[in-house]
Amino acid sequence: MSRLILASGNAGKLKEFSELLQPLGWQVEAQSSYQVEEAEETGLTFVENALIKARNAAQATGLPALADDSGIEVDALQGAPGIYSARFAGPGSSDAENNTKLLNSLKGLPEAERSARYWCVLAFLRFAEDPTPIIIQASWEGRVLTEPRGEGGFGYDPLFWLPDLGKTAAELPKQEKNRVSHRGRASQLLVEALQAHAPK
Ligand SMILES: O=P(O)(O)OP(=O)(O)OP(=O)(O)OC[C@H]1O[C@@H](n2cnc3c(O)ncnc32)[C@H](O)[C@@H]1O
Ligand SMILES: [Mg+2]
Repeated sequence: MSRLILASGNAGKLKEFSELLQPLGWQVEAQSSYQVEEAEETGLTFVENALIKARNAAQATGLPALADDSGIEVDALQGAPGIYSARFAGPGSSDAENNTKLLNSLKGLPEAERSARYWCVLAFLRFAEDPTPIIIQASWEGRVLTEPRGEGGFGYDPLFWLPDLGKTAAELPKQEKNRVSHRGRASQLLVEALQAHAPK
């Protein structure tokens, strides 16, 4: 069975990927199982950071690696926190601290001006020096709510309102989030790309 290293230390992502990558029929393992040290995310784009993380894991393990660099882009904040979503409230900040900072940054802003989207960029490398990585980018439109709702998901999900569904991402059953989310869509496209590239 093909092995794939998931170059992420985010428990929420790892849980989602364990379902999303099932169609591959590969053995998917977190980089922590191989004592891979987390890479520094020094890029200025999601793509660069995803490549840095995937390359770091492929280098350390000698195995194919997949990284996800993702975040929330808020129009009223000119796209912030964007690639800095995980460290919005400072290095090592918790989801709760980041959510509080986001709410404070948008205090008093009317609903019409609270548009936002999640981005997910996936980078798949067959080996560390792979010159033709598979790169996928997908987004998910929503609004930033004025107070948290729901217990599911992770990160900004309790504030991420889906007008068409009448729920936050944290109120969606996990299968439904996986079907429609930025990560869900990106993973579907990745599976298709890997199946198309598979040796016949
Ligand atoms: O880099 P890795 O180790 O994968 O873990 P991370 O949490 O640092 O991940 P990122 O650098 O990609 O930062 C993404 C942040 O964007 C947020 N985010 C991404 N996808 C999300 C989702 O589906 N739901 C809620 N928040 C999400 C969340 O706060 C993440 O910490
Ligand atoms: Mg990170």
